[in-house]
Amino acid sequence: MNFYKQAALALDHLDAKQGSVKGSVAAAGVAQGNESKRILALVIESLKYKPTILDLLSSVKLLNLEKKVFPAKVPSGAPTSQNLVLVLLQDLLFSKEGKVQASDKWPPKAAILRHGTRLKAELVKLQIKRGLSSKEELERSGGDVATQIPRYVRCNTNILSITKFISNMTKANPPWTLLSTPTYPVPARSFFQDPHLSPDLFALPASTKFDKNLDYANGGIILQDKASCFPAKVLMHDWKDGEGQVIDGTAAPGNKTTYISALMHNKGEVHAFERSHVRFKTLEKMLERAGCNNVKAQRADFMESKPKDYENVTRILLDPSCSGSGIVNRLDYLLEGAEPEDDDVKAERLEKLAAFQLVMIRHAMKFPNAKRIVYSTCSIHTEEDEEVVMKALESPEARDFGWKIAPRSQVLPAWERRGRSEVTGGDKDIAEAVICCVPGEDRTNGFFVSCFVRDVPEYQPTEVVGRGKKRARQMDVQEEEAEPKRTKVEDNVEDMQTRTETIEVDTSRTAFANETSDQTTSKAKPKKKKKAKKAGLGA
Ligand SMILES: C[S@@+](CC[C@H](N)C(=O)[O-])C[C@H]1O[C@@H](n2cnc3c(N)ncnc32)[C@H](O)[C@@H]1O
Repeated sequence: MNFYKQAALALDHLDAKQGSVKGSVAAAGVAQGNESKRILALVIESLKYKPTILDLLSSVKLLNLEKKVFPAKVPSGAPTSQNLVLVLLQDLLFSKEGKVQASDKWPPKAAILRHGTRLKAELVKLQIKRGLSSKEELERSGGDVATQIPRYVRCNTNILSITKFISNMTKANPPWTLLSTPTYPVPARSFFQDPHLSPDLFALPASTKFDKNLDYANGGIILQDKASCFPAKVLMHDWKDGEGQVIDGTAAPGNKTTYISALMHNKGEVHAFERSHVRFKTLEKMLERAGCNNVKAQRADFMESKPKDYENVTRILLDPSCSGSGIVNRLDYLLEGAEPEDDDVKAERLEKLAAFQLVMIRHAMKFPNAKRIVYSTCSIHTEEDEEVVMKALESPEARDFGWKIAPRSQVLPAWERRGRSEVTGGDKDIAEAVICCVPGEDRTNGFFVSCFVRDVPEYQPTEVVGRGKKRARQMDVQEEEAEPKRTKVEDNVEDMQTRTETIEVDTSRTAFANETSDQTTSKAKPKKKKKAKKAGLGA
């Protein structure tokens, strides 16, 4: 199928369902690789000029004039005529080449060209009417919320020291200025250490591009939203090398796993689980790129892991699939005007997600030597946030194994926005103990972080075998008694977002349903460290 038809199908998908721009390209069945990047670019450009093109179509009634080529009813599997016209006109009127890149014999191209002169004349009229000096100014402008969020850059200390990163920036040509105090919006060519996640997280102007940055290419820096750094930071609170091992139960694409790895100084062992086949590959790539020597990745379902096989694990991160309602996609403004999701559908979806999130936490609570579990979402819905935490605290696992909520003092106490006490049944301590982020307002995406803790005797590798086994046996009994029947929810839920910004075109909505269940294990093969060269950010 040609590339215009695929782009038009992605637009049809966006019109039919709410979803992300990138996700719709994947959902339209577009193969990965350069072709998908080209189609994504066309979809984005078409959305930018959609209002203008629709205005043009109200003057030049192309769909009526060329009914045979652009019928109102199209055969199944074909894109709608309106969206096909949209992508064709985008290329004809706004692309650098100024032409439709298809054979002249292709009927849709021929039909468009029959009206080319008139369309161009109407476009000039529209531009003059709006008092604009170029047709490019007809593009929709960016969303306010997204522009309030700085471009966050995490220095990946597995590869690049913080001192070296700063020096690469300040010696770049033209140089960047390191500010000593946070300033918003971040001034051009300036950067500073984030006040909550210093020393390794930096804030840069929102529009900063990284395609030509060598530290980025070498894995020395990772583009990661500030809020998405919180879970690893909270998990590794007071970590001492040699304490034990760590599990990341829901790891791909690997932003948090790579941060955990760095916070462990690339020592010890992190077990990273990822169930999706496609996303597991992304995870492997990211671990390799980030030079993680201490991560053992498994293509496996965390729910099928046996707690007694992980006696050395003391900390677990769970950042499971969620609605992604907190994500402020830099492309979201392009979807303004889309039909909102039906309330009942939304409630049902949230209920299913929350049920899945809860069983994941309850499973994590069974690990014999675990003493710290971080649960996070990039959702702003209480159903997936505080409500899940309350249910987890009331669960038999929490009661039997002594899990409670970690106090604020251990959960980034300096972060001001805490939980919603109306959801915690008025329990202010629980509300204070968790973190919320409001998209844009907090200069982050929307996010939620909670942490469960319990006292377990200090883990001793030599002694623990007996004690751990005993505890594991007790837990097996609990598992049979307490675990709710696992629904198929997780298998059907799409991962509603991808929080990696390191892969510019990603498969953010991987459907789990079609995956096979074979499991693979791989120890990340760290690539040889390349010398970081001067940062020449292209912003
Ligand atoms: C929100 S994403 C995780 C993002 C990741 N923590 C990061 O920061 O890059 C959730 C991931 O969990 C995976 N997942 C969901 N259920 C799982 C399960 N039961 N076992 C393993 N992985 C699972 C999904 O495929 C998805 O890749």
